[in-house]
Amino acid sequence: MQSPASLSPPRDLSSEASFGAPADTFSNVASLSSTPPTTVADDASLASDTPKNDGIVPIGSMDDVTEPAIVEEQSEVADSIVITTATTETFTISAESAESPTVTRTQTAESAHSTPASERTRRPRLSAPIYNLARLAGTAMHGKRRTKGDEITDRKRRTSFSSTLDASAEGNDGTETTTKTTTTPVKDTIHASDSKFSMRGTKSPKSAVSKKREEPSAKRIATRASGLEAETLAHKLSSLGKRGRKTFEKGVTKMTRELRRLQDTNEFSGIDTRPVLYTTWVNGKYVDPSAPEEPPTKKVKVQDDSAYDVPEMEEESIVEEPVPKKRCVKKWLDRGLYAGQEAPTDIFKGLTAVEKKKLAQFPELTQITKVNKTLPAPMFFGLCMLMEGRDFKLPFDLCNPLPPGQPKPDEWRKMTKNRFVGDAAAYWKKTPHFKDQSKCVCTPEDGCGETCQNRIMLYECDSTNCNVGDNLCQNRAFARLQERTKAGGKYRVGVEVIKTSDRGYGIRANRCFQANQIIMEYTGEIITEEECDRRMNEKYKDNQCYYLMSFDQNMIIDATTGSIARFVNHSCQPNCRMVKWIVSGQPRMALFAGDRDIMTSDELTYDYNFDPFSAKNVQRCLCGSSNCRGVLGPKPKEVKPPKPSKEELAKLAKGSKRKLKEALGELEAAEASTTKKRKIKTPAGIKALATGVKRTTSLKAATKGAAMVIKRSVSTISVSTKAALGKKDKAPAKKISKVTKSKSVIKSYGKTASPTKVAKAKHTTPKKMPSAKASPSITAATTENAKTSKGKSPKATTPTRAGSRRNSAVSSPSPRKAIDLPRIRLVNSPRVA
Ligand SMILES: C[S@@+](CC[C@H](N)C(=O)[O-])C[C@H]1O[C@@H](n2cnc3c(N)ncnc32)[C@H](O)[C@@H]1O
Repeated sequence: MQSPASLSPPRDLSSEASFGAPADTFSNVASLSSTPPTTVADDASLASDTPKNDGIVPIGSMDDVTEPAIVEEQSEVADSIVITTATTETFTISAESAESPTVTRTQTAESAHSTPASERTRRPRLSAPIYNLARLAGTAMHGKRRTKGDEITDRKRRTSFSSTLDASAEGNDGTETTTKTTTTPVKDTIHASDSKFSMRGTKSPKSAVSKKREEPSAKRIATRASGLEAETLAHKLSSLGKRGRKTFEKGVTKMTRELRRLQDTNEFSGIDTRPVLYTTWVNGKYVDPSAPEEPPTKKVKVQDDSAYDVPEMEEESIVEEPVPKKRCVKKWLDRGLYAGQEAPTDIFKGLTAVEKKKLAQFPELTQITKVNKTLPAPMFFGLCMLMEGRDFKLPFDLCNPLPPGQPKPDEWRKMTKNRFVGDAAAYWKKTPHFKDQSKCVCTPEDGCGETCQNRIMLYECDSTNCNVGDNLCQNRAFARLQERTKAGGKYRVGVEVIKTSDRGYGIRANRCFQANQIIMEYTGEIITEEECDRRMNEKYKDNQCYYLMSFDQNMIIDATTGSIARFVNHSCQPNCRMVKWIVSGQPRMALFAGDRDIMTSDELTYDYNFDPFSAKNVQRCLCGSSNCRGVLGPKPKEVKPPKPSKEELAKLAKGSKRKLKEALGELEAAEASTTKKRKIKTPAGIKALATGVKRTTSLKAATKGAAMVIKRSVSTISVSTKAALGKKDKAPAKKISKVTKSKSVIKSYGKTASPTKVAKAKHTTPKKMPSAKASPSITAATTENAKTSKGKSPKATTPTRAGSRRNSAVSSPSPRKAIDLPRIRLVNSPRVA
């Protein structure tokens, strides 16, 4: 009897059967199957008459097997035939085993040892795998074993409990077996256990065998020869359930040797030896290989590789060396390509009839007669483009700034807006013409052109005094300048500092400017005369150059901290003019282009009108123009303009008091020009000097008591020669001279402690009505010892702020040299008060 303890739990048994079997278990099984032998040993094995199941250990009693366990094991059977086999083996208990009640495969082997040695070593029985593997391998039809007397029925029978047990009972000669034959088929057992598993569809081995028996024995044909598609192992596996597959795979691991044999076959490996059909798809379309070839298109010809074979080879052979990148230097043109070209007298010349007809429709184009100096646009070829109405691009850059690295002036603090310092603001507000406002009466057609009263009186139009509006008004130069330079950039600014060879620093244009166009504003600190005096004596006493310009209302612009305009040099044939305007009630000074257009790279100059009230203060001019006066002196006398008629005066009186006053001032200046006698008086002090303007003529006499005359003065004061400051013994210290001159008031600053002279001059130049084109007259008091042009004294070098001095080879009767004395330049324009 088998002790219950000998029965391991079904699962354990099952597990043990599955994993504890020797590795050759399946080999043996396979040999029992119809797998063709591949070795001699197998042949011998196959030749043995002893059926494989002879070696099966006698089955033990199944009485003790609890029904649930059986059912469970049968459930496994339903899932996997391999499990069935294991279960069968599990419950195969030999007689010896009964005596030594241990139910393991090991003991089964021991039992085998107890059998006669002649007996073949019993191997564990496996039923279902044999069958399945044979079929799965596609070799079930080979049937070699059958030809050698192997009984298929036996093998098939082993797939059930009954058959297995029966076979064990029958075949077990040497062992006593307590066998309880389980006659109930697996299928029935499962049904009895009310298991969810269904054996429906599973072929009963018995029925299969009987079916085979019923079938007429057909001639066996090799699988390959028959042309039937061998079922692959994978195919078989795929037909199993999930659990079955798992279990089967476990079993497969035990069947390594047999599987190795099977792996030799293509069927097992899943290699499909059928020819593979390849299809060709081009651009998403199926290409029928049987279809006739289409004639080659041009594209195909282009893609012919042969044409590019050589270049490709060459490319490969070329070793690319890193080429050092050349720095792209931007090339600037100095002048416009078409600048300066004269417009043709006959603009229709050379045009076709059609073009002439078309051009006639554009009268504005036919009136091109001016020389194109400013805009370098193509004039004549551009005509066609203009007629066509096409836009065109200029073929070069208009801006030509200097390369970086230019010498820059030091000790210059830039300031782009005027700033009232000290009492200057309050002083300015007290002046009568601060409240004086002009109002233009222009029409939109006029656009505040030449006839605009504001323009004539040097008032800039704005929203408060313009009758036209911002869009059409052309008298807003300062506003336009601000718009232009606000964004910055060299072109918008348009000017830059240069270092001249003989005149210190200067200013050049790096772009073109149209005639009368505003270029830049002269800005600085607006100071009173007292402040100017204090600075000269204290702050600038060691300076080589002063940048002081008489401005308005006896005030002075100190451009020591100021705009770049302070570097503009003098020329006797200037291309610019410095003009003072009233903008929003404030006086402002700006440099405007002259009557000629200014080209890129031109140096900007204006006439200082530097009037050396004393021949001793003359400084040599180095402007180099053809009409150079030789010295930084005043302009030559101008022709006296006719007196304004009463009607004109009345008309001006309607405009504003200021206009009238200025007109009268002009008149008085014209009258005063007749008196050319220069008087030099000693001023009371430097304040009197800075004031610089003394009413010398009765305005009543000139204008029948209408108004006083104010000489609007614009003065630049440049005091140089630091050395002069140290030679007090030679130079009269702080000499102030007042010279009465026919042209303007001249002030002279010396370095002596007490001023001695104040040069005073009357305006001799009959002042025309102020206009944007009017440049201020310039008078100057220069160094006392400056040599006149007639003198034979050697060149005197005046040191500049930058350390270089210009030759001052101006002959002078004075023994003093220009280097010893400061220079004072006053740029004066008539001023009405
Ligand atoms: C207001 S500064 C102009 C800037 C000055 N060149 C500088 O380097 O600062 C005026 C001085 O420039 C020099 N200068 C200007 N124009 C000149 C000219 N045409 N000939 C000789 N010297 C001139 C004179 O020394 C003059 O006193």
